[in-house]
Amino acid sequence: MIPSRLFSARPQAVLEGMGFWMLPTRSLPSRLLLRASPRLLSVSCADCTKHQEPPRKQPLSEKKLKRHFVDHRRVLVRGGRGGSGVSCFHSEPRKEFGGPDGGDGGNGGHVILRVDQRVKSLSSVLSRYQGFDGEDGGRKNCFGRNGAVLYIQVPVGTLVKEGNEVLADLSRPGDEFIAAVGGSGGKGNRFFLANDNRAPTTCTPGQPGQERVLFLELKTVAHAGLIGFPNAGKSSLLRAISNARPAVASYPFTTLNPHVGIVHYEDHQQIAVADIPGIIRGAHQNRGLGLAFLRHIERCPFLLFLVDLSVPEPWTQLDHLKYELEQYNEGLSKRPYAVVANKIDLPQARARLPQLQARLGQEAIALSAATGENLEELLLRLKELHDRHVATELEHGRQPLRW
Ligand SMILES: Nc1nc2c(ncn2[C@@H]2O[C@H](COP(=O)(O)OP(=O)(O)OP(=O)(O)O)[C@@H](O)[C@H]2O)c(=O)[nH]1
Ligand SMILES: [Mg+2]
Repeated sequence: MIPSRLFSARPQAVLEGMGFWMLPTRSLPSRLLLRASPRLLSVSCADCTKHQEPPRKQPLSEKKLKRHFVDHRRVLVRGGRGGSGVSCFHSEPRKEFGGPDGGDGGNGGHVILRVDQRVKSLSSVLSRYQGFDGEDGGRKNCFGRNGAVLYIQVPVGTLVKEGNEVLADLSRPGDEFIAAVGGSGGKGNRFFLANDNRAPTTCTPGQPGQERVLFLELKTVAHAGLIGFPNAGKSSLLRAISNARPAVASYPFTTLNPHVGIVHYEDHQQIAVADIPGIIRGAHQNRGLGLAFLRHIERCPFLLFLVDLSVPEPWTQLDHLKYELEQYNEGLSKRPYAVVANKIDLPQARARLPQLQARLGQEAIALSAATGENLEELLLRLKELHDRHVATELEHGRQPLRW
């Protein structure tokens, strides 16, 4: 809006007097007018500047969007209210006392959590949900319509808690959990018709829906978890072996959210690998990003420890990583694992390899995520670990994780 003070005499003359050229407003197409207005008003007058259009918000880049990853949420869910029953009597010409014909109210709609594979974080989950109410009953024994079910889409691996109690573990696509039950509909007076009461006037109101506060926690589901120090090359490796595109940069803690990449094999086997933020020494005392994000590898049946060969004494990394894992969850580091030594393309790194193998006392898969050298060995080992996991699960009568 142009301040009315400017328009007090002849608006066009005032603006022209200030050195602006202006078309008659009516002759301007609205498109032009919109585009021209901020420039016309961008005069040095302080009054005018505050009326400038606010700058448009830039769309977020993919990298920034990924930072909006949310892995826990507190949600208030309330089922829909049941519709009320109605009290009324049938009436038509020559049939004055037609009996009670008030219909029942419809039931309130449930609120249901449903796993959707396209949803990747809990960021789209709102803080409260109210289910749809049932319709009230009507005359002529008309029952009210039930409230529709309200679905909340959540990612695979969502844990539903109420207080400290775990209510559901939605770990498979299509899993559903009734978060709040809708209230039942009230009864119309027709329901109360009995031999000793031929003209009941009683009807009941609909019940309110269930209400509860749930805590949703996301635990990424994948076969293998990539564990390593910051800058070890975890994201680079995931990019090299899968179609995932996590950000890669030479500064620590480039990765702030877990990423899952799928490794495709020729026999159509798919193995999911999760890249999580880097762990540093003392992470269990909340150094670095702490250890809370390790919940994302809790469900990984096997691990890939990534050692950075470009730093001195790389063999100490494995002990530190295992120690931090144990601090978070006892027994986590004892899962089947493979050790991967990265950055073999660097000469000083290659020179450290024999010493690393000797110190670890076990085979380490030496490769370069940057050049793709020796990735096949890792892929074969990954498949081996996966096949062993499938066999163990089947042995115990459990269904192995399928992607
Ligand atoms: N020379 C060489 N550099 C590598 C290799 N792999 C990764 N890098 C470099 O190492 C740096 C860190 O790589 P990232 O993949 O971001 O490491 P990260 O482990 O995911 O790091 P965070 O996300 O911070 O934990 C980048 O500058 C990469 O280019 C490799 O095989 N050879
Ligand atoms: Mg990373």
